[in-house]
Amino acid sequence: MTSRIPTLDIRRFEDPGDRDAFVAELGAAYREWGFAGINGHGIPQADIDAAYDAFVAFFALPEAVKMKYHVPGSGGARGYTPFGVETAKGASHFDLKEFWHIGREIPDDSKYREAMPPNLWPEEVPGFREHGYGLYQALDGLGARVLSALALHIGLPGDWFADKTDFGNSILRPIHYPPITGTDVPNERAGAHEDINLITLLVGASAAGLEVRSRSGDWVPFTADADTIVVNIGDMLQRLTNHVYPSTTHRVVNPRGEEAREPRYSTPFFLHPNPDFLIEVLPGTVSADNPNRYPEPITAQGYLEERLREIKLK
Ligand SMILES: O=C(O)CCC(=O)C(=O)O
Ligand SMILES: [Fe+2]
Repeated sequence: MTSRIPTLDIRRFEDPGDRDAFVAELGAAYREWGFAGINGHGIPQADIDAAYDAFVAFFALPEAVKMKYHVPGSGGARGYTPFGVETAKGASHFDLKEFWHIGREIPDDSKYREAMPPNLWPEEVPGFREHGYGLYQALDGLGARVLSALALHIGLPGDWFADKTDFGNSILRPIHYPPITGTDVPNERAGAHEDINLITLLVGASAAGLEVRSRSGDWVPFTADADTIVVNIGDMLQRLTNHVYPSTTHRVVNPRGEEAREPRYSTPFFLHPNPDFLIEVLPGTVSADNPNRYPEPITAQGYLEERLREIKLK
């Protein structure tokens, strides 16, 4: 297998002559790394930049203003979560970040309303809602294409995920890692962790720092090109596929020297299934070599709540 995390052009998936080869290469990349870069995705750079401008403007607001959008006791599901809260599972120091959560817009009478509360929007930042939700929808669409390829690779119909993610409890999370001013801080920008959801699409990590743990246990830096979206497998898809698709451990390390005084911005989109989707190991992923690791199914919502408590968001 390759010693580098592959980047693939997703336009190949829509090319009838190249589709099978694309699915095979993408599937192999995910089996090995749980990560891949995706380019040729068609999301205009201007739209990504407009969203980032709004996110940067929000994080630059005074803390007292940002705290108007913090909802204590809500698990940070919507709005602002300040610096010093989220702590990677099993870590003794909190992560060095603040972030905002945008969720799916659904009608108030939806059966999913309890699991998916209305969004908050910062009135101080014009364009935050328009560009932020535009990016949410664009990444939701791109994620559906990646899931379709991942389904085909393991023998499912290409549309298998469509009716299981159409009301997915997905979250767009603009993150700000402020400059690190002290020396010898024991905290990391983001401690080693796995993502909870099906897949994560990470757009425009503006500076180096993301590292991915290889099968042999090495930390491999993965800083994608500007036109590339990093897409990784989360724990829900790992569980559903009985670890055929691994949810790979990753972290964001603190830069050394003067670079630590620079802030870092990044925006993951955590693509979740519908809250009532039952995560039950796919029979096609169970074999004599790989017996069912999760005989007990669990709903996506039940699983999410369990995991949010572990990272101190609930
Ligand atoms: O900031 C990044 O590049 C990655 C963030 C991340 O892994 C996460 O928020 O789950
Ligand atoms: Fe992550």
